[in-house]
Amino acid sequence: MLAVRGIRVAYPGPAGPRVVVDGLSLALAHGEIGCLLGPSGCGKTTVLRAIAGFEPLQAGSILLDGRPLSSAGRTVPPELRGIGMMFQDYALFPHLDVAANVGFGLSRRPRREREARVAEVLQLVGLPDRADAWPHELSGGQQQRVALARALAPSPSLLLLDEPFSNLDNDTREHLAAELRSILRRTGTTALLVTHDQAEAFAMADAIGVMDQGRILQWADAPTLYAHPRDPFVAGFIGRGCVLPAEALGLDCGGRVLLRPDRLLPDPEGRIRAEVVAVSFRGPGRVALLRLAGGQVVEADLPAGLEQPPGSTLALRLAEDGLVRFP
Ligand SMILES: Nc1ncnc2c1ncn2[C@@H]1O[C@H](COP(=O)(O)OP(=O)(O)OP(=O)(O)O)[C@@H](O)[C@H]1O
Repeated sequence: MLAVRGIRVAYPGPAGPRVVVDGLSLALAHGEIGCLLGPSGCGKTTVLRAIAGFEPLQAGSILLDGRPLSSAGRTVPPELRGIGMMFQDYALFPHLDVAANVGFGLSRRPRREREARVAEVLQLVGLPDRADAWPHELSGGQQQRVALARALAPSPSLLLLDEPFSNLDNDTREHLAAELRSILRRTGTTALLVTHDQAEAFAMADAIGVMDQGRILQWADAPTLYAHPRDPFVAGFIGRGCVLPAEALGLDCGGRVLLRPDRLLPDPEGRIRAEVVAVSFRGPGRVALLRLAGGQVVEADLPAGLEQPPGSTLALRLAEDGLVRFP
């Protein structure tokens, strides 16, 4: 449905154009929810802006339902793309009430039809009784829902969401992410989300592209990214854990391995020795910060009942099944 093929986007800079997205490809099927996840500045927003039609392409192409939208030298204007957007600064119009905000993109429809659609999407986002409220009377989370209703009202064939929950506290955020997923599912909306927050990506997306420096390093579902990261950057970015030289864990296979905190098991017979640096409670369990013989500091989950004060030495063994190795 959405096909992004080998796109390159550059911004003008003092020393000439600076390429910030290069050779990036992705595809979304109808009703699929995709996510671009990556550190600040890796180019996520630029990809969304290119899909929305705000940034021209230097190379590659963007197609929606087979219709070419962008290629080098050709950019269909944003308003003719049929794409909905909900960006970080989702600002509602302060001088319009909720109904008028939500109906903003429907001005060409007959009044009756517009009112019915506004009522329908407000119902969908859980605010059926707030049509007459003013934006300043709503909480941050409610304003976010109104912004979502506004983006969904024209039934866009694709919805782009850029850090849609960045202004909200953690609880509201997680709650809304799960709710947004269910709304998108119910309406069969295809969506592409951008975030640097892994929990948000996991809660929302069918497929996640982990980005670094303008490229997608891996495009897969969350369990695959966690269990089979293809690249040390993806391994370090997804889930807890770190990438270490294999020899630091007493392995003679060479290269590096991904160590998750649940892979190091306290065992009196174990051959790995580590100094306990600190132990912290991470409800429901506890996590120990350990210094290995080679000086690397790693995390390990501690089983209930094991008392291991800082400064003590712990014997451990490595659970090698499913261990991810890198050259
Ligand atoms: N209009 C612009 N002009 C010049 N450089 C820009 C412009 N917009 C973004 N950049 C640069 O392009 C790179 C990618 O920016 P982009 O906003 O796409 O990254 P991001 O991954 O979305 O980051 P964040 O999570 O911080 O929003 C950054 O180095 C940024 O400074």
